Amino acid sequence: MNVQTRPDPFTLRRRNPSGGTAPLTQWGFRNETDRLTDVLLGDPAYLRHMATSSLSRKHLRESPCNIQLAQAQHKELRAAYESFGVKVHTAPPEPELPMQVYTRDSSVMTPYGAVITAMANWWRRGENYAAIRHYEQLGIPIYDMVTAGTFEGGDFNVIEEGCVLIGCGGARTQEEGARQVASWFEAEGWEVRLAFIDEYYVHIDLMVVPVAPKLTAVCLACTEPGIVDWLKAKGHEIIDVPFQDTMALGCNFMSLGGERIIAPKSSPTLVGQLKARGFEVAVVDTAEISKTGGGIHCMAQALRREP
Ligand SMILES: NC(=O)NCCC[C@H](N)C(=O)O
Repeated sequence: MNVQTRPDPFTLRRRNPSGGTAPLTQWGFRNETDRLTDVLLGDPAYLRHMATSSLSRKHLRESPCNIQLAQAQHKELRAAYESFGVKVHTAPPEPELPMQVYTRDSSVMTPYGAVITAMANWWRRGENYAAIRHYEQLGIPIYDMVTAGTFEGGDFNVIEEGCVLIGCGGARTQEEGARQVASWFEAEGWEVRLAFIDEYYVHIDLMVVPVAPKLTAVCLACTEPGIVDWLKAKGHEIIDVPFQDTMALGCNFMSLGGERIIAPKSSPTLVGQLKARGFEVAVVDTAEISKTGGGIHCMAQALRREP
Protein backbone atom coordinates (compact mmCIF):
# COMPACT_ATOMS: atom_id res chain seq x y z
CA MET A 1 0.00 0.00 0.00
CA ASN A 2 1.52 3.33 -0.91
CA VAL A 3 1.35 6.42 1.28
CA GLN A 4 -1.36 8.05 -0.88
CA THR A 5 -3.95 5.33 -0.29
CA ARG A 6 -3.20 4.63 3.39
CA PRO A 7 -6.33 5.49 5.44
CA ASP A 8 -6.12 8.66 7.51
CA PRO A 9 -5.72 7.56 11.15
CA PHE A 10 -8.58 8.15 13.57
CA THR A 11 -7.94 11.16 15.76
CA LEU A 12 -10.06 13.44 17.94
CA ARG A 13 -8.67 16.65 16.43
CA ARG A 14 -7.25 16.75 12.94
CA ARG A 15 -7.69 20.47 12.33
CA ASN A 16 -4.59 22.54 11.70
CA PRO A 17 -5.23 25.76 13.71
CA SER A 18 -3.54 27.89 11.07
CA GLY A 19 -5.51 26.36 8.19
CA GLY A 20 -4.30 24.18 5.36
CA THR A 21 -5.67 20.95 6.87
CA ALA A 22 -5.21 18.17 4.31
CA PRO A 23 -8.48 16.73 2.91
CA LEU A 24 -9.17 13.11 3.88
CA THR A 25 -8.14 10.51 1.34
CA GLN A 26 -10.96 7.98 1.89
CA TRP A 27 -13.92 9.87 3.35
CA GLY A 28 -15.58 13.25 2.97
CA PHE A 29 -16.57 15.29 -0.04
CA ARG A 30 -15.85 18.47 -1.95
CA ASN A 31 -19.46 19.57 -2.13
CA GLU A 32 -22.99 18.28 -1.42
CA THR A 33 -23.85 17.54 -5.06
CA ASP A 34 -21.19 15.01 -6.12
CA ARG A 35 -22.08 11.31 -6.28
CA LEU A 36 -23.01 9.98 -2.85
CA THR A 37 -21.35 6.66 -2.07
CA ASP A 38 -21.74 6.45 1.74
CA VAL A 39 -24.44 7.92 3.94
CA LEU A 40 -25.04 8.00 7.68
CA LEU A 41 -28.64 7.22 8.59
CA GLY A 42 -30.07 6.76 12.07
CA ASP A 43 -32.04 3.84 13.41
CA PRO A 44 -35.51 4.97 14.56
CA ALA A 45 -35.80 2.10 17.09
CA TYR A 46 -36.21 4.55 20.01
CA LEU A 47 -37.79 7.47 18.13
CA ARG A 48 -40.15 9.53 20.32
CA HIS A 49 -42.38 12.43 19.38
CA MET A 50 -41.39 15.32 21.59
CA ALA A 51 -42.29 19.01 21.68
CA THR A 52 -38.98 20.18 20.25
CA SER A 53 -40.11 22.99 17.93
CA SER A 54 -43.28 24.87 16.96
CA LEU A 55 -43.81 22.37 14.13
CA SER A 56 -43.38 19.20 16.17
CA ARG A 57 -45.46 20.73 18.99
CA LYS A 58 -48.34 21.44 16.60
CA HIS A 59 -48.39 17.81 15.39
CA LEU A 60 -48.09 16.53 18.94
CA ARG A 61 -51.23 18.50 19.81
CA GLU A 62 -53.22 17.61 16.72
CA SER A 63 -52.16 14.09 15.63
CA PRO A 64 -49.12 12.59 17.34
CA CYS A 65 -46.68 10.50 15.34
CA ASN A 66 -47.54 6.85 14.91
CA ILE A 67 -44.08 5.50 15.72
CA GLN A 68 -44.55 2.16 13.98
CA LEU A 69 -45.62 3.90 10.78
CA ALA A 70 -42.68 6.31 11.08
CA GLN A 71 -40.32 3.34 11.45
CA ALA A 72 -41.83 1.69 8.36
CA GLN A 73 -41.35 4.95 6.41
CA HIS A 74 -37.74 5.10 7.53
CA LYS A 75 -37.24 1.59 6.21
CA GLU A 76 -38.49 2.78 2.80
CA LEU A 77 -36.11 5.72 2.98
CA ARG A 78 -33.19 3.43 3.70
CA ALA A 79 -34.25 1.17 0.81
CA ALA A 80 -34.27 4.17 -1.52
CA TYR A 81 -30.59 4.89 -0.75
CA GLU A 82 -29.72 1.23 -1.19
CA SER A 83 -31.57 1.05 -4.50
CA PHE A 84 -29.25 3.80 -5.76
CA GLY A 85 -26.22 1.77 -4.62
CA VAL A 86 -25.41 4.04 -1.66
CA LYS A 87 -23.82 2.26 1.31
CA VAL A 88 -25.77 3.01 4.48
CA HIS A 89 -23.93 3.28 7.82
CA THR A 90 -25.85 3.34 11.11
CA ALA A 91 -24.72 3.86 14.69
CA PRO A 92 -26.16 1.43 17.24
CA PRO A 93 -29.36 3.07 18.53
CA GLU A 94 -29.52 4.00 22.22
CA PRO A 95 -32.77 4.05 24.20
CA GLU A 96 -31.78 7.31 25.89
CA LEU A 97 -31.58 9.11 22.51
CA PRO A 98 -35.07 9.76 21.09
CA MET A 99 -33.93 11.92 18.12
CA GLN A 100 -30.96 9.88 16.91
CA VAL A 101 -32.68 9.40 13.56
CA TYR A 102 -31.70 13.00 12.67
CA THR A 103 -28.06 12.24 11.87
CA ARG A 104 -27.52 15.63 10.22
CA ASP A 105 -27.32 17.40 13.54
CA SER A 106 -24.91 15.78 16.01
CA SER A 107 -22.01 15.88 13.58
CA VAL A 108 -21.22 17.27 10.15
CA MET A 109 -18.95 15.78 7.57
CA THR A 110 -16.41 18.02 5.87
CA PRO A 111 -13.56 17.37 3.41
CA TYR A 112 -11.18 17.30 6.41
CA GLY A 113 -13.06 15.00 8.78
CA ALA A 114 -16.20 15.12 10.90
CA VAL A 115 -17.08 18.07 13.10
CA ILE A 116 -18.68 17.03 16.37
CA THR A 117 -21.34 19.64 17.06
CA ALA A 118 -22.81 20.82 20.38
CA MET A 119 -26.52 20.04 20.57
CA ALA A 120 -28.69 22.71 22.20
CA ASN A 121 -31.24 20.46 23.90
CA TRP A 122 -30.24 18.18 26.76
CA TRP A 123 -32.13 15.23 25.28
CA ARG A 124 -29.93 15.36 22.16
CA ARG A 125 -26.53 16.02 23.76
CA GLY A 126 -25.77 12.32 24.14
CA GLU A 127 -25.92 12.06 20.34
CA ASN A 128 -22.64 13.99 20.17
CA TYR A 129 -20.89 11.32 22.28
CA ALA A 130 -22.53 8.49 20.34
CA ALA A 131 -21.29 10.13 17.12
CA ILE A 132 -17.68 10.21 18.38
CA ARG A 133 -17.83 6.50 19.23
CA HIS A 134 -19.34 5.69 15.85
CA TYR A 135 -16.75 7.70 13.89
CA GLU A 136 -14.02 5.85 15.76
CA GLN A 137 -15.65 2.56 14.80
CA LEU A 138 -15.89 3.64 11.15
CA GLY A 139 -12.31 4.93 11.16
CA ILE A 140 -13.37 8.44 10.19
CA PRO A 141 -11.12 11.06 11.81
CA ILE A 142 -12.63 14.02 13.62
CA TYR A 143 -11.73 17.47 12.35
CA ASP A 144 -12.69 19.26 15.57
CA MET A 145 -15.44 19.62 18.16
CA VAL A 146 -17.53 22.74 18.78
CA THR A 147 -16.78 24.22 22.21
CA ALA A 148 -18.10 27.80 21.93
CA GLY A 149 -21.82 27.59 22.65
CA THR A 150 -24.20 25.40 20.74
CA PHE A 151 -24.07 24.41 17.09
CA GLU A 152 -26.31 21.92 15.24
CA GLY A 153 -25.41 20.24 11.95
CA GLY A 154 -28.58 21.27 10.13
CA ASP A 155 -27.06 24.76 10.19
CA PHE A 156 -23.91 23.75 8.28
CA ASN A 157 -24.87 23.98 4.65
CA VAL A 158 -22.11 23.46 2.06
CA ILE A 159 -23.38 25.47 -0.91
CA GLU A 160 -20.51 24.53 -3.22
CA GLU A 161 -16.86 23.59 -2.94
CA GLY A 162 -15.15 25.91 -0.45
CA CYS A 163 -18.33 27.79 0.46
CA VAL A 164 -20.61 27.24 3.44
CA LEU A 165 -23.79 28.92 4.63
CA ILE A 166 -24.10 28.71 8.41
CA GLY A 167 -27.53 29.14 9.93
CA CYS A 168 -27.89 30.88 13.26
CA GLY A 169 -31.29 30.93 14.91
CA GLY A 170 -30.08 31.42 18.48
CA ALA A 171 -32.15 28.63 20.02
CA ARG A 172 -30.25 25.80 18.26
CA THR A 173 -27.08 27.25 16.77
CA GLN A 174 -25.89 30.17 18.85
CA GLU A 175 -23.85 32.98 17.38
CA GLU A 176 -20.82 31.91 19.45
CA GLY A 177 -20.87 28.41 17.96
CA ALA A 178 -21.52 29.74 14.46
CA ARG A 179 -18.57 32.14 14.69
CA GLN A 180 -16.24 29.44 16.01
CA VAL A 181 -17.04 27.10 13.10
CA ALA A 182 -16.89 30.04 10.66
CA SER A 183 -13.38 30.91 11.88
CA TRP A 184 -12.14 27.35 11.26
CA PHE A 185 -13.37 27.29 7.68
CA GLU A 186 -12.20 30.82 6.95
CA ALA A 187 -8.74 29.68 8.05
CA GLU A 188 -9.04 26.85 5.51
CA GLY A 189 -9.67 29.49 2.85
CA TRP A 190 -13.45 28.98 2.55
CA GLU A 191 -16.08 31.61 1.96
CA VAL A 192 -18.43 31.57 4.95
CA ARG A 193 -21.76 33.33 5.15
CA LEU A 194 -23.88 33.49 8.29
CA ALA A 195 -27.65 33.37 7.91
CA PHE A 196 -29.53 34.73 10.90
CA ILE A 197 -32.89 32.94 10.90
CA ASP A 198 -35.87 32.94 13.22
CA GLU A 199 -35.79 30.06 15.68
CA TYR A 200 -39.24 29.01 14.43
CA TYR A 201 -37.50 27.47 11.38
CA VAL A 202 -35.07 25.47 13.58
CA HIS A 203 -32.21 25.07 11.02
CA ILE A 204 -31.19 26.65 7.70
CA ASP A 205 -31.61 23.27 5.94
CA LEU A 206 -35.37 23.68 6.31
CA MET A 207 -35.28 26.40 3.62
CA VAL A 208 -32.04 26.14 1.56
CA VAL A 209 -30.70 22.80 0.20
CA PRO A 210 -28.34 22.15 -2.77
CA VAL A 211 -29.80 20.15 -5.67
CA ALA A 212 -26.97 20.01 -8.23
CA PRO A 213 -24.02 22.20 -9.24
CA LYS A 214 -25.32 25.80 -9.40
CA LEU A 215 -28.88 24.67 -8.67
CA THR A 216 -30.37 25.17 -5.21
CA ALA A 217 -33.82 24.69 -3.74
CA VAL A 218 -34.92 27.64 -1.63
CA CYS A 219 -38.15 28.61 0.05
CA LEU A 220 -38.26 32.20 -1.20
CA ALA A 221 -41.15 33.02 1.12
CA CYS A 222 -39.05 32.52 4.24
CA THR A 223 -35.42 32.95 3.14
CA GLU A 224 -33.88 36.36 3.59
CA PRO A 225 -33.58 38.08 0.17
CA GLY A 226 -29.89 38.80 0.84
CA ILE A 227 -29.16 35.05 0.90
CA VAL A 228 -31.08 34.53 -2.35
CA ASP A 229 -29.18 37.40 -4.04
CA TRP A 230 -25.89 35.92 -2.78
CA LEU A 231 -26.75 32.52 -4.32
CA LYS A 232 -27.82 34.14 -7.58
CA ALA A 233 -24.62 36.20 -7.71
CA LYS A 234 -22.72 32.89 -7.58
CA GLY A 235 -24.66 31.81 -10.66
CA HIS A 236 -27.11 29.54 -8.83
CA GLU A 237 -30.47 28.94 -10.34
CA ILE A 238 -33.19 28.69 -7.70
CA ILE A 239 -36.06 26.22 -7.47
CA ASP A 240 -38.66 27.91 -5.28
CA VAL A 241 -40.35 25.58 -2.79
CA PRO A 242 -43.74 26.91 -1.61
CA PHE A 243 -44.00 27.94 2.04
CA GLN A 244 -46.66 25.37 2.89
CA ASP A 245 -44.56 22.51 1.45
CA THR A 246 -41.48 23.86 3.22
CA MET A 247 -43.31 23.73 6.55
CA ALA A 248 -43.99 20.05 5.81
CA LEU A 249 -40.21 19.56 5.33
CA GLY A 250 -40.65 19.69 1.55
CA CYS A 251 -37.43 21.65 0.92
CA ASN A 252 -35.51 19.09 2.98
CA PHE A 253 -34.37 16.41 0.52
CA MET A 254 -31.11 14.72 -0.37
CA SER A 255 -29.06 15.13 -3.53
CA LEU A 256 -27.31 11.89 -4.50
CA GLY A 257 -25.40 13.56 -7.34
CA GLY A 258 -25.64 12.46 -10.96
CA GLU A 259 -29.08 14.13 -11.24
CA ARG A 260 -30.62 11.76 -8.69
CA ILE A 261 -32.64 13.02 -5.73
CA ILE A 262 -34.51 11.48 -2.80
CA ALA A 263 -37.43 13.81 -2.08
CA PRO A 264 -40.50 13.70 0.17
CA LYS A 265 -43.99 13.06 -1.14
CA SER A 266 -45.02 16.22 0.72
CA SER A 267 -43.24 18.32 -1.90
CA PRO A 268 -45.19 18.05 -5.18
CA THR A 269 -43.92 21.35 -6.62
CA LEU A 270 -40.26 20.47 -6.06
CA VAL A 271 -40.72 16.93 -7.37
CA GLY A 272 -42.46 18.28 -10.48
CA GLN A 273 -39.68 20.83 -11.08
CA LEU A 274 -36.98 18.19 -10.69
CA LYS A 275 -38.68 15.73 -13.03
CA ALA A 276 -39.21 18.48 -15.62
CA ARG A 277 -35.45 19.09 -15.53
CA GLY A 278 -34.75 15.42 -16.16
CA PHE A 279 -33.77 14.37 -12.62
CA GLU A 280 -34.40 10.84 -11.44
CA VAL A 281 -36.45 11.35 -8.28
CA ALA A 282 -37.17 8.70 -5.67
CA VAL A 283 -40.28 9.99 -3.92
CA VAL A 284 -40.59 8.68 -0.37
CA ASP A 285 -43.44 9.27 2.07
CA THR A 286 -41.80 10.58 5.22
CA ALA A 287 -44.79 12.56 6.53
CA GLU A 288 -45.21 10.51 9.69
CA ILE A 289 -41.55 10.83 10.71
CA SER A 290 -41.60 14.53 9.85
CA LYS A 291 -44.25 15.14 12.52
CA THR A 292 -41.31 14.82 14.93
CA GLY A 293 -39.71 17.88 13.33
CA GLY A 294 -37.29 16.89 10.57
CA GLY A 295 -37.10 15.70 7.00
CA ILE A 296 -34.98 13.67 4.59
CA HIS A 297 -31.98 16.04 4.67
CA CYS A 298 -32.07 16.15 8.50
CA MET A 299 -32.03 12.34 8.53
CA ALA A 300 -28.88 11.97 6.42
CA GLN A 301 -25.22 12.84 6.67
CA ALA A 302 -23.10 12.36 3.54
CA LEU A 303 -19.96 10.49 4.63
CA ARG A 304 -18.41 10.19 1.21
CA ARG A 305 -19.10 11.58 -2.22
CA GLU A 306 -16.90 10.89 -5.19
CA PRO A 307 -16.03 13.67 -7.59
N1 LIG B 1 -31.56 19.44 10.49
C1 LIG B 1 -32.78 19.44 11.02
O1 LIG B 1 -33.59 20.31 10.74
N2 LIG B 1 -33.08 18.50 11.94
C2 LIG B 1 -34.36 18.30 12.51
C3 LIG B 1 -34.31 17.98 13.95
C4 LIG B 1 -35.68 17.65 14.50
C5 LIG B 1 -35.68 17.36 15.97
N3 LIG B 1 -37.01 17.07 16.40
C6 LIG B 1 -35.20 18.55 16.75
O2 LIG B 1 -36.00 19.46 16.99
O3 LIG B 1 -34.04 18.59 17.14
